[in-house]
Order: sequence, then structure tokens, then C-alpha cells
Amino acid sequence: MKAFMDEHFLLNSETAQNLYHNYAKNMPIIDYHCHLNPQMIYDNHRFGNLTEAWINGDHYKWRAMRANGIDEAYITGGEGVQDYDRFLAWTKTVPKTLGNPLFHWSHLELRRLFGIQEIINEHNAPRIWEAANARLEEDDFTTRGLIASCGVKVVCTTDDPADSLEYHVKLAEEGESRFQMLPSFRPDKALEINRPTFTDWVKQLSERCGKDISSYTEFLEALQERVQFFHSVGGRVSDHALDFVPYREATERQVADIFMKALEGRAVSRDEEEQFKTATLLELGRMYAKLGWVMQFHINAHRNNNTRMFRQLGPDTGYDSIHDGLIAEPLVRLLDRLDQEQALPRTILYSLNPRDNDILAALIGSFQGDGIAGKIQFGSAWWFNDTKDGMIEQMSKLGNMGLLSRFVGMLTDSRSFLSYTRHEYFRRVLCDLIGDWVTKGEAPADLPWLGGIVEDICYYNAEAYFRFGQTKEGA
Ligand SMILES: O=C(O)[C@@H](O)[C@H](O)[C@H](O)C(=O)CO
Repeated sequence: MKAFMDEHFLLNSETAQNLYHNYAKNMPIIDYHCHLNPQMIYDNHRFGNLTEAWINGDHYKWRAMRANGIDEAYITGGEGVQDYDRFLAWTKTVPKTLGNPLFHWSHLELRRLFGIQEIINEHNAPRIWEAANARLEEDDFTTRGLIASCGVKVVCTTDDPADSLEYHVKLAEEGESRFQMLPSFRPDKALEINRPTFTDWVKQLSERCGKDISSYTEFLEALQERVQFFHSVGGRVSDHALDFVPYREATERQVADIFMKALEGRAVSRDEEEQFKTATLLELGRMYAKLGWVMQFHINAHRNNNTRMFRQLGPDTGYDSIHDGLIAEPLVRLLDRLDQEQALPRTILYSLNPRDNDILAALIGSFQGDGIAGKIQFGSAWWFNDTKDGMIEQMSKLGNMGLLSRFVGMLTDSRSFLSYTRHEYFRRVLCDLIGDWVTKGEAPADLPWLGGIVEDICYYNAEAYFRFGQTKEGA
């Protein structure tokens, strides 16, 4: 019986162990999609205690604690509840997460970042609390220290077009030699024309650009201006949460009228919303292609399902799940429209519904080309699929229908600064998958060749694909 989480954790063959320890382990990290707070990075924030560092903001943990019957006050905080009490509630939950990646992630985080080997449970909680808080006081244990110590070379935050990007600009001006913090252009609020926040957001965009926005043309001009600004501070990635994939054609006049209808606060029909989203996504895709950016679509999330708790806690608090919208037809129509204009950017497609994995693994093959290896990517197993089983399925299907060797690999997609061990987890799963093929005689035991593929998936493919740091006009 293997010891729990030893050096060969998840590596069930000699080839897997060789691939991980000699090729994957020390590769740098490009975290091209996450939700880390840019100000906390710029400020080089130091965490006050383990609860702030490990539980705050992490809705994965919150979700598990709720399922474990923990009272909300001990999850997201409440009157008179101490930070230690919330930490203790988490240590009571971890033993119940067996089978959930949280069990592995949590132990990896304590071992790799804090040097704590304890099994997490309420019995060991006092020792863990004391040892971890002592570690948090050490000089290197700040947000920038964590990012640097985990080998991260690029971290892409997720940013609204109307954001000033002041912390990205300041960090670039003051210089952080160990890694780049770059913005990702996340224009969800520009597309969500039916949300009550739309008109206020257009006002924010207008104020940020210092220009009036009283037509769809001016709206697009403002978005173009922000894309250009993101590019000027190193941004090379966009990201879209498409909870459903829109495709409904409309004339320019129709789209302009829909925009004005929304701007005047009048209700927009579902069909009109889809026409507006289609037109605006196509316009943004053209902008991204001109600048050589990467466009990401995060598809089929079912967000904020619990109305009562949304009112209490807001979004991204663990009350989301998986949607089941049909994606093949609208997604092909969207990508094909841009491809016909030779304006399809490098694109990464993720769906939260694993039912879509085969569709995405096959679909990306319809739009590869232009001499760009892996131009269209089937994205890393996302959110509820970010598990050992989910990663194996995503990489197996990509390998079955596309080129696993051209995969740009893992991202953390996290709000926690302690999540970079997710890359280790992914790399171990990757090496074990390939090692298994060798063990079964399904791949030659050519370690330099296989090791090269592993290094590419861990780092070099992403470096070549995103081209951060290159001033680029055109795809
Ligand atoms: O980018 C998204 O919309 C999702 O990843 C979402 O932010 C979610 O809360 C998350 O972080 C999943 O890891």
C-alpha cells in the first residue's frame, strides 16, 4: 500500500514518476486565467491568519462546508464568530471531503506552502493553526512571495473593461522582476444587456473613456479603446462567461436599436438579447484577432442558483452549478462567422457541462489552421470538472480527437493565493496518464520524447500560444 501523498503521489508507474520528477515538476507556471485580486498582488499583502489566507474568498471550501452542515456564520463569517472558529469548521469538514479534490488540494497546500505534514482534522487543528500562522509571519509569505515561490512567471487576473488597471500599471512601472501581472479583458457586463446593471455599467465605461456613449457605434468605440488600453499594459487575453452560447443574426440597424432600447431602460426580449450578444461578440472577436489576442469562452455555467443566498452574499459564493444549454450549433456559427472573415483569434473553449467534452474536442478541429499550432484549444477541465477524473477525461478526449501535445495546459481559475499546487496536481495526473500508456505498451518508452511533450503542456505551449510581452499588431 502506498503511503498517503508521498513523492510519487498519483504516479502509478516508473515512467510516470520519471516524467513528473525529471520533466514536469520544475517547469515554470503561466497562470493565464485566475481571479486573484490585483491590488493584493501590488500591495504585496501579508495575510493576518490562516483563515484569511485559506478560507476567505474560496467558494469551493464554502460549498463543502455547507454540505457538511456547517452554519453559514462559520463559513463566510458572522456576528461574534472568530477566525479560528471558521478554521476549525474547515478542519471538521476536510475529513468529509474524501473523494473531492479539496481533500488533496488542502493537504498539498499545507505541505508545499507551509511545510505542515499533518492530516487535516479538528484534532490537529490547534497545531496546524499555530504552525501555519507562524509561517505566515515569515518574510517571503506575502502575495508576491507566494506567486514567485510557486514558479509563476505570468499571472493573468480577470478584469472589467472599465477598470483602471491602476495596480497593473503601477506594478509594471515599479517593476516586479519575478513575474508579470497582466490583465484579462472580461467584458461580461458589456454583453449582459438584460441585467439591471447594464445601463449603470455603460455609464462607468463612458466615464472611464471620458466620452459620451449614446449609440451602439460609440459603445463599440469605447470597448475598442479599452481593448487597446489593456493591450498597452500587456493584456493579451480576453475571457467571456457564456452561460448560454448566443447566435442570432441581425442587421446593424436592429442591433443599434436594441442597444438604444436597453440604454433607455426598456425591456429587451430574449431574441433581441441574443442578437445583441452575437453582434457584440463578433465585434470583440475581430478586435482580439487584430491584436493577436487569445479569446476564451467559459460556457454553460449555471450561476447564482440560490436567490436567497445571492441576496445575502452576492455572486461567486458557491451557489453555482452546471447548465445544459446546447452549444454545438451556435458555437460553430459564431466561430465560422469570424473564420470566414479571417478574424478568428486564438480561442480556448471550456464547457462546465462534461456532456460537451466530445463536442468541444471534435469542434476545435473544424477551425485549426493559419500555421498556428493548437490555434483552437479545448480548455483545461474547469471548476466542477477540475478533478482527477475530469482532467483525465478532458485530456483523453483531446488526445482522442485532437492533439494533446499542443494543449496549453492548466490554469488555477482561483481566488486563493494558495492554489498554485493545483498545477502540481494537474502535472501529476498528466504524467500518470502518459505513464499508463507506456506501461500498457500503448506508447514507446522514449522518455526524452515524452518528457518534451510533458514540458510543452506544462509551460512551453502556453508561452508560445499567449506570446505575453510581445507587442503584436495582428494575429
Ligand atoms: O471564470 C469564471 O466565471 C468561473 O471560473 C468562476 O469565476 C468561478 O467562480 C470560479 O472561479 C471557478 O473556479
